[in-house]
Amino acid sequence: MSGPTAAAADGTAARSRGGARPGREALVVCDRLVRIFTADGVEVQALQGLDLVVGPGELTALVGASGSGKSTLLNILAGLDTPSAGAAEVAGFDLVAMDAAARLRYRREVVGFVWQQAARNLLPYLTAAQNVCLPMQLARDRVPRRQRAGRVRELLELLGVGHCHDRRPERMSGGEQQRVAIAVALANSPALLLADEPTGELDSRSADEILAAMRTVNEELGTTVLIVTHDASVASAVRRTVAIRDGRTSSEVLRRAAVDEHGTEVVVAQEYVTVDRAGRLQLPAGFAEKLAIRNRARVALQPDHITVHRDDSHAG
Ligand SMILES: Nc1ncnc2c1ncn2[C@@H]1O[C@H](COP(=O)(O)OP(=O)(O)OP(=O)(O)O)[C@@H](O)[C@H]1O
Repeated sequence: MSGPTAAAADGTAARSRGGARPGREALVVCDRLVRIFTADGVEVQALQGLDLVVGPGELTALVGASGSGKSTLLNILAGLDTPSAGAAEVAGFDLVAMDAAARLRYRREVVGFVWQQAARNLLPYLTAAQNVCLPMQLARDRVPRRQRAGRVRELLELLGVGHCHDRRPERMSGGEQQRVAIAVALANSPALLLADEPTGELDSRSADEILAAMRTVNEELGTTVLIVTHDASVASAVRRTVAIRDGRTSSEVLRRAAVDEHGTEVVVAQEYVTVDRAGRLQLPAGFAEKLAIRNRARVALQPDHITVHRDDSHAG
């Protein structure tokens, strides 16, 4: 396939993979994604059958230990790398099968990327405005020429860096550089914004500003945002946090606002585990450790839930 299919455009491809919730088609569908690297004759399975579905308009954090496969996943979703096996689809683009022309279009128009190193996101000899305009020039017909200057201004204002319009990166703080980088990533109105540790090099105040900027983008432009982070404050401030363990999605936390018995607004967090097509699930590491569950667990089906107990078959 060289671009979005008709089936994917009306959501049937995503639906047939069992991903999207009714009335809300998936934007990102990863199905049993595998990525194997070979270095010096040694194979590393960075992704080992990863499943992930993200709906349009979601703001999601991806967390996990170092080496768990987060950057590998992001590089595949960015169209910079291809999986060894499995399926990955974003906005109807088949990331496994797309040809070079579709890949270029995908990277220019469908996905935006913000890296951890501020310096990697911006060209040092261009001003903020020129940096933001560059992707529009490269995509040619995406934003008409006469609308570009206005769009540059709007994006810089939206991200709170309108004052950096004529400045080169060397005259901006790290936080300002990252907010300009988000504007660059948004230049061609991508459906999906990916950020790999965007707050990794920043102090906590600048990190909060970046998170606020991501939220603004998500709420005001409706862009779907996926952030890889080690920063617990970022992970706990978004509605959905997905944990990756050993190259698979293992568990996730969903947060929603609720009103408690005193009428106070509170955030309720609920933990979920991923269940793959074969019915496999990983217990959250903390749960299994706390109850010393290893190798085998005793399960029982209840009318509306399943219980999981430590294996006590040796006792007595
Ligand atoms: N190009 C590569 N060649 C060989 N091995 C690789 C390559 N890229 C990643 N890996 C390996 O794949 C595994 C997953 O790496 P990845 O960078 O995706 O992890 P991560 O979760 O992003 O880690 P971190 O949080 O440290 O950035 C690691 O074992 C890593 O060493």
